[in-house]
Amino acid sequence: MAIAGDPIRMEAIEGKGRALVSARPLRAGEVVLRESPILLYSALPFISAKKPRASYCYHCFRVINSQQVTTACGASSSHFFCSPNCLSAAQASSHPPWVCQALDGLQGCPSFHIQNEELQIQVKFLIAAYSLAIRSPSEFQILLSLQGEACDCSSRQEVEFLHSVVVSVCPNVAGLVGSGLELTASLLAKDKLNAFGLMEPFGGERSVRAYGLYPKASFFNHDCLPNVCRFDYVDGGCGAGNTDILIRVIHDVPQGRELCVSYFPVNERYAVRQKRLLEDYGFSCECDRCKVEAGWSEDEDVDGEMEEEEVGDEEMEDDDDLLDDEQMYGDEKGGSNDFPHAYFFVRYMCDKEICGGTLAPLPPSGDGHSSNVMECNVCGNLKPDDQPGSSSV
Ligand SMILES: C[S@@+](CC[C@H](N)C(=O)[O-])C[C@H]1O[C@@H](n2cnc3c(N)ncnc32)[C@H](O)[C@@H]1O
Repeated sequence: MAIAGDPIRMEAIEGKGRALVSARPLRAGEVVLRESPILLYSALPFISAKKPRASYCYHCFRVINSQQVTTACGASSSHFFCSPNCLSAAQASSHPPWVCQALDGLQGCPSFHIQNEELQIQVKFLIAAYSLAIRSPSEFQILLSLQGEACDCSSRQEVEFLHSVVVSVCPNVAGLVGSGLELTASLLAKDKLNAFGLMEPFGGERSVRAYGLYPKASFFNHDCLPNVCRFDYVDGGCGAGNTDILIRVIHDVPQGRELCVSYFPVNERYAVRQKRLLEDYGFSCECDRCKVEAGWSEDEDVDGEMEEEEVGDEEMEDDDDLLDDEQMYGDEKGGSNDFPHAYFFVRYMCDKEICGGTLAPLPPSGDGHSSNVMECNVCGNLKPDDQPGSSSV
């Protein structure tokens, strides 16, 4: 039987801020949220040292194949669209003439390209955010209501640089009420804490095609053993909705339980997870898994120091940062003490090499029957569930 009623509600949880909680028992595979972004921007830098990936439509972010006829927004513009519909939708929303000119201006500005790729992408975010402020003040207010304050930005120097770049290529931003360094810093913090990466189809490496800000999905807190995970299907279907994010339940969840995603691949080591959560999200994780793994000596270097490697969704992980088989699945002596961690890895982690994705069952059928097919949220691999019917942790 299909289950009626809103599956999630928001609550405040001490030490975590706003959180999303199951409003009723949830079934494995259920989609608890499907949401369109209020803001979307390309994850491709203007100039990159890496081999260029595929070309994308500047509006819907679908791949443009080499035989496809494309439409540009101007004779000399470097922004291509997969159809006249996408071009006109973009010009009426995220890509008005001043945004096009600003991006083209940056494309041809050599002094800007010497800065790192991350800064180039942050400029794209800021232009998209200020464009939202001009086009839709109400949605801009929603963006401002998300977690993240100016003080959450790690480098004041970078904020000053990014602000000066944006103001120089977007003269109308300087005239916006309330705009200034503080607003730019606050926007960057909101992006850092809340943006979801829309993933490239998996081709041996995890990489992000575009970033999106999704207001409700932004309320999911982190847990190192998540009970929900995100899916996106950017190249799927036709028409609008391909940049929606879907949040699916990994295993059955009782009513009143906090619903958490993992902010990065679940097979990161304890020390790397803690470092990343503190540096990028400003908190120390005290989830059940971290409490267990805090006692593991393998997570420290020989000299007891935390590992240095910074990891990102778009980068391959260093092998040393990832858990090895024994750590994930347990050894003969102590593995069972770490339940349900080992169980989670066996059942819900994609076994494709390097993928690091999480598996969730396909949505239950219309008559409420759970699916016995698991889907990976990174590589899209489908595999039969080895233990259909036993879907709780
Ligand atoms: C995407 S937001 C999640 C929603 C946020 N709690 C809010 O009130 O809007 C990310 C922020 O939530 C908080 N957060 C997420 N997971 C947490 C956790 N497990 N423990 C403590 N704080 C957490 C951190 O402040 C983090 O920077």
